Amino acid sequence: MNRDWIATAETLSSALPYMQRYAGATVVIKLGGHAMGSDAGMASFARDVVLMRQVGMNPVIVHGGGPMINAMLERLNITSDFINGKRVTDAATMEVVEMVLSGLVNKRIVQAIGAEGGRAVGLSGKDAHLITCTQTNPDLGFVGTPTTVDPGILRNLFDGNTIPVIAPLGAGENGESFNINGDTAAGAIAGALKADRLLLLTDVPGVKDKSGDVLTEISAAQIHEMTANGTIAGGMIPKTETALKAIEEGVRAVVILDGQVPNACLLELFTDHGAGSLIRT
Ligand SMILES: Nc1ncnc2c1ncn2[C@@H]1O[C@H](COP(=O)(O)OP(=O)(O)O)[C@@H](O)[C@H]1O
Ligand SMILES: CC(=O)N[C@@H](CCC(=O)OP(=O)(O)O)C(=O)O
Repeated sequence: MNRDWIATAETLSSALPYMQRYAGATVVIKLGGHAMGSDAGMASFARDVVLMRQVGMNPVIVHGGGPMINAMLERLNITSDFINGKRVTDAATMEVVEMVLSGLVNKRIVQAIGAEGGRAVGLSGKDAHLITCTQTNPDLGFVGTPTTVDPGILRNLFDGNTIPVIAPLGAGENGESFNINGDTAAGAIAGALKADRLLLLTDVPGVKDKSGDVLTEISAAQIHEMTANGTIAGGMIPKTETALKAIEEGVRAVVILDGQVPNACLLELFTDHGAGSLIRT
């Protein structure tokens, strides 16, 4: 018997307990702009998500796209600043953010899932009252903090065997559009769904300590301490803030992991090797 065939059969068989554990589970996956590299990487991500759906899970994708927004702003000669990992968003910037996130980035993911044989629908937090926001802080302009999340549309999509792909935008009470940090939007959606898992896919293997070692599990107290002393900085701040809030809202566990690793989601869910940094109650 060919050794490769035996290894393949063993691999499939070893996934059975995990498939049973996660049958019917809701898993919210935040795909960060930095984790959305090559077309091959995107295809591998899409394949994992289609497999999750195929084995009876309810995957929900919430994406970022910061680097793609930066590239478009540069082409348009619009400068952009960040405060604690959040983009200062004036009216002109907001137009570009919406165009890039709901247009280019969202449809690239929808198409990749379609190409792997899955059914995906792209939407933003502005659709079907999914995310309502208030302004986070006047210094940030049109940056929103989710106040209400209505996940009804997501449940309809699950029932229709469809994978939601969500751009992190929200509607204001007065019809304004808000730019939401992708991690914040993913956390709010995971909280409203009481998701079994929230996976935050980024470009580093997890949360690193002062000496650069990845912490496989990290407590709320450690997060507070590492943020206060600057070890957690920049784009990692919204991720760890999101993780803590999501846990408070009833998400069972949050993992911050490297989305550039092939099959990152499958490795995390279907093996013992669980990757990245785990945050749980
Ligand atoms: N303690 C830390 N551990 C790991 N990464 C950190 C830490 N503090 C800051 N970072 C930075 O956070 C970045 C991830 O955030 P971000 O660039 O916003 O990613 P994404 O686009 O995937 O959401 C990492 O590339 C790293 O530069
Ligand atoms: C308010 C805010 O900062 N919004 C983000 C939305 C995109 C995002 O979060 O992208 P990543 O996940 O790739 O970083 C932005 O404008 O860049």
